[in-house]
Amino acid sequence: LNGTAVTSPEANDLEYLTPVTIGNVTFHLDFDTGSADLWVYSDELPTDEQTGHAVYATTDSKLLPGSSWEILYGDGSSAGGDVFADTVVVGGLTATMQAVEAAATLSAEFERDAHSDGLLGLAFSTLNMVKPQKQSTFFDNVKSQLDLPVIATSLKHGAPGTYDFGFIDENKYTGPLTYVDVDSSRGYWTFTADAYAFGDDQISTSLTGIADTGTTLILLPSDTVSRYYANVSGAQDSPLHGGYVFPCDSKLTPFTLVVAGNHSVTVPGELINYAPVGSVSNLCFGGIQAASGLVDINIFGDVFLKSQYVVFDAGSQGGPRLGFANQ
Ligand SMILES: CCNC(=O)c1c(-c2ccccc2)csc1NC(=O)CNCCc1c[nH]c2ccccc12
Repeated sequence: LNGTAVTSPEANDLEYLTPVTIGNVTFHLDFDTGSADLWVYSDELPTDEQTGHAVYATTDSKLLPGSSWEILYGDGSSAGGDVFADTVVVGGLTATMQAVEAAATLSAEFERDAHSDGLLGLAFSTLNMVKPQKQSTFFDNVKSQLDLPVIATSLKHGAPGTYDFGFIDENKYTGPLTYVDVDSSRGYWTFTADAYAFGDDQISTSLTGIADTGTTLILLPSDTVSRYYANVSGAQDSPLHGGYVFPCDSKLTPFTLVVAGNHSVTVPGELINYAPVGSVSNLCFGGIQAASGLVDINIFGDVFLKSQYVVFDAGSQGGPRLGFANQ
């Protein structure tokens, strides 16, 4: 049995929300290949933080006794609470004993996020934050039902896309799928590009990062990012806006990763113009930004993934790997 779920972008493609039925309630969750916890807004949150969200009714649910969870994301946001076992359905696929992490506390970033009802982690289960015992992701729980142990993402700019579970849909991409090995030792979908380029400016340094549907932008080392925006006239690193901004009519250079020897994965310049910074100025915020000091990995987030049909292959032919094709 395979499945497909439709995912819809919030304003400015900030995140993509996908309907998930837990028990008999439908939640709109942010599918996140950069984390491994399925957590939802719950009745254990302060009432004002529940407003406007689908809420998990913990009083009617089967508690996992003695279990709790706490996640701190690199951007400083956090969430935590206790854990239940429930039936979770995504795109027609059912996990009967899925660990559902009920949020009892949420940081300000999540409280401000008026549309998401939580996250569904699709990284490796080694990254799960439940204690005393790590729990399996939805993907791990349904993997045995699937024809292939794969998730294939088709995220789009300003339009609905899909998460395919168990199969690769030839109708969703053009040209060949190029595969690159994944190092899952840190729990992420980590891969290494042999080189990269900003337009015709070839940089023959390798670049290691994670394919992360839960992060909006492309986050790279600050010297790399300043080199990219050196090509964009009028670009500046603005503390006021929290990163690089430029005139909205700028022509942005494409960002290319060279993977598997000689295959180019290119993000067109248009997708690197993330969004206007506000209604009055003609400044736009860049889709490539510097990762804050803490992070020691590069993050190929939605801005990168939007240009590709991406196959997250957990091991259909050996080790984990990522497949890229133009869409
Ligand atoms: C900006 C969000 N991304 C990260 O913090 C992150 C980092 C990371 C680490 C240090 C500094 C910056 C980023 C490494 S892997 C990684 N990826 C994830 O953690 C993926 N999950 C993000 C979930 C998430 C965090 N804040 C949100 C706000 C709205 C919707 C979703 C979220």
